[in-house]
Amino acid sequence: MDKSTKTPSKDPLFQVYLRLRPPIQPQLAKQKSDPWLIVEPTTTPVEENTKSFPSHVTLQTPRDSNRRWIEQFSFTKVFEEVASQLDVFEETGSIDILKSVLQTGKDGLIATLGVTGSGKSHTILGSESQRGLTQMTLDLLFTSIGDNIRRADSTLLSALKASDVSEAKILSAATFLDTSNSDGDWAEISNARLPFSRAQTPMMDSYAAPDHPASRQSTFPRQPDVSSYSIEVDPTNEYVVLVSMYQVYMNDIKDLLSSSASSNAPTMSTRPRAAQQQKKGLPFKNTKMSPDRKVVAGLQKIVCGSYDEAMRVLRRGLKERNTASTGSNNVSSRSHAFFCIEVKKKIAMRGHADSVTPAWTGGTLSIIDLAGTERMDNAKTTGLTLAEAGKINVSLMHLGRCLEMQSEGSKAVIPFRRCKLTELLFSNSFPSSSSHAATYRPQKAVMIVTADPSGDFNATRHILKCSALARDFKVSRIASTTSTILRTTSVCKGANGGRTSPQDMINSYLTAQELEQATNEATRFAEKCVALEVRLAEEEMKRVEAEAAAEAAEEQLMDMEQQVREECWIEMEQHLEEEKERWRDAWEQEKTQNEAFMDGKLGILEKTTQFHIHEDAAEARVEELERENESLRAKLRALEQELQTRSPTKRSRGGSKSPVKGIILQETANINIATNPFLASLKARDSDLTIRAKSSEGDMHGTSEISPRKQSLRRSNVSHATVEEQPPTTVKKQRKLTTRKWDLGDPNGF
Ligand SMILES: Nc1ncnc2c1ncn2[C@@H]1O[C@H](COP(=O)(O)OP(=O)(O)OP(=O)(O)O)[C@@H](O)[C@H]1O
Repeated sequence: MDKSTKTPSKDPLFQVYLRLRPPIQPQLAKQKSDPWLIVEPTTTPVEENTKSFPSHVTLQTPRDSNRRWIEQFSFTKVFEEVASQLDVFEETGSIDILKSVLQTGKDGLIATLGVTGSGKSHTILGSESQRGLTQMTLDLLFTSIGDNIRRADSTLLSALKASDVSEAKILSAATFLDTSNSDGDWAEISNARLPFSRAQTPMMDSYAAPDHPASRQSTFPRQPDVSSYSIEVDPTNEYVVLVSMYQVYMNDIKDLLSSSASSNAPTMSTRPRAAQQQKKGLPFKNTKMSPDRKVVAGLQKIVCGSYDEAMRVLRRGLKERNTASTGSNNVSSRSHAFFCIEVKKKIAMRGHADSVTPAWTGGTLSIIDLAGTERMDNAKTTGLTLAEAGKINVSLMHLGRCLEMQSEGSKAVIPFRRCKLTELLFSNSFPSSSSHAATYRPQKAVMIVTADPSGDFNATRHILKCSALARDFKVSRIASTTSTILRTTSVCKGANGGRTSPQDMINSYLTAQELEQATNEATRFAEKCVALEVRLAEEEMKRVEAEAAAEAAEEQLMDMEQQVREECWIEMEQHLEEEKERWRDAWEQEKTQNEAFMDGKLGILEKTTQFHIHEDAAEARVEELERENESLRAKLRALEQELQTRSPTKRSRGGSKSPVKGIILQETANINIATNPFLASLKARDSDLTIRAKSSEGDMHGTSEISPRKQSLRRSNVSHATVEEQPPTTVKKQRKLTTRKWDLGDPNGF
């Protein structure tokens, strides 16, 4: 019974290697008589003095009684427990990848994937005595470049900055290490339990030695030795090595070097992890100078001139990485860490006006230590660590799905845009469709899957199932129980001396028949059971996948919702703007109409007012009245003169008694006619007098020239005239005024 067979893809995006972890306590492992992960011996003949590595492993259910379910997984190569760090370095094609980076500028990627505690960090970063892939790669790189390495100076830094496609901040290693050491608390740093200083596998054996610039003596492990390897470089060219590091933590990209460089920041051990979570992630995108390839923009890159400098930078960055103690691993990685080694060489670039400018270009080798999958119940985590584990598991599930699909064939669309991790790992694996990308070559990628054969069966099976290049699934036939029983019975009989009665034989025959039936039944049930178990496992996997798909769909839905909301918002704003515009136009129109209407009204009013002004001609009237006054004054003067000539002794008394004279004196005291109401009334009275005079004249000459207004005035002034002619009270008042006038007045005028 064969099921779920997966054939290997001809050209997978990732070459997948399996590395098995040796048991931490071998004596305990020996007691385990029931291995469930078996490495199939290699069938291809190997040449003498060459190492052979198998490519298949078989996984069978761990319980003896049910050992019927067998799965076979194929990988590019399988490294058994005894494989060394150097074996992994040599046989995973790491040297070839570095060669492509160095010679052709093609990007490379080496990553580890596995259950927590299965040896990912050990493979990438090594142990106290053994170097990992990162150290061996850096050593080989610097050895190969040799004297062609260009040391950092200000000219180089500005040239590198100008030609960097990822908008990076570039520093020399000396500046970076000096700055990050400037907090001066060496004792604290060196004595701190560093994030990479795992209980059993610290990366280097001399953490206590401070990496102060003054102490330049190398204290890093030198084994395994890679000096026998070398990559050919262009001897006429100069090379620059830039190291950058970042982690994907809670689905965000965080620079591991910028915080330590910006330095007086507390070390990882003292900084609250929740606070770090707040830091904004860096973008992974195409930039202006990199239209064909996505890059993490804004990283801090350090120019390293030697292996030791690069190691110091690496150590600084590792301090910033998020780790935590879980139920599965004392110092478990809580983030996916990316170590990027960029090699640049100088090339002549034809710029504007045919000027040739030197620029630095090259490729990047990314070495990635992924966080491990873990079962929540095994991990015994809570709070933030539990949330981290959730994010890790989701991102690894997406990665598993992508790897699974790459082995399903070229037609499958790999859903790598579902999370940051898969985007980072897969984005640059495909040929670019951009028109600028004529020279762009997709990266070379290697995935090293680590597994602990004495660890968790289900978790390991899941990882193998996702990552294997091919899978074969079958249920094996079980041995006949009847034959076993009969064999046992005959053995017992042999022990009784070999004598058998006919009844015994019949009984034996019946028993055998019954037993055979029972056994057949049992076998049938057992097979059914196995089939059900297999189905259950398949369903379980489907459930996990469905959950992942549901989660991805939910995220997609949220994105879509967000997009729809934004579109609606933009549309609404447009409508609002249009409506505002419409209202503004209507308002303007109405305003113009109103103004025109008001102008018209004002025009009419103005015309009317002008008519009245013209009709009444107030000023002209005043002038006319003044003239009349003048003539009256003249008459008065004449009368006074006449009085003076008539009786000089009575002049003073008689003069003051004259009501006319009193009025004239009063008028003289209040010279300002316009502002003085009394004078105004006097004028009115004068005018009345004038009117009367005129009327008397009019009586003589007719009244046809007097306007209706003047006529009304005349009517109203009849009473005034009566008052003026009413002595004696009015006369008394006038007398007072007359006296004052005489004190102040001009004898020649009024
Ligand atoms: N090949 C190996 N040889 C010797 N020891 C190993 C090997 N692989 C792993 N180990 C040991 O197993 C322990 C766990 O390994 P490691 O920390 O590398 O696991 P991990 O997969 O990175 O875990 P996590 O995902 O939690 O970070 C280490 O202490 C290490 O010493």
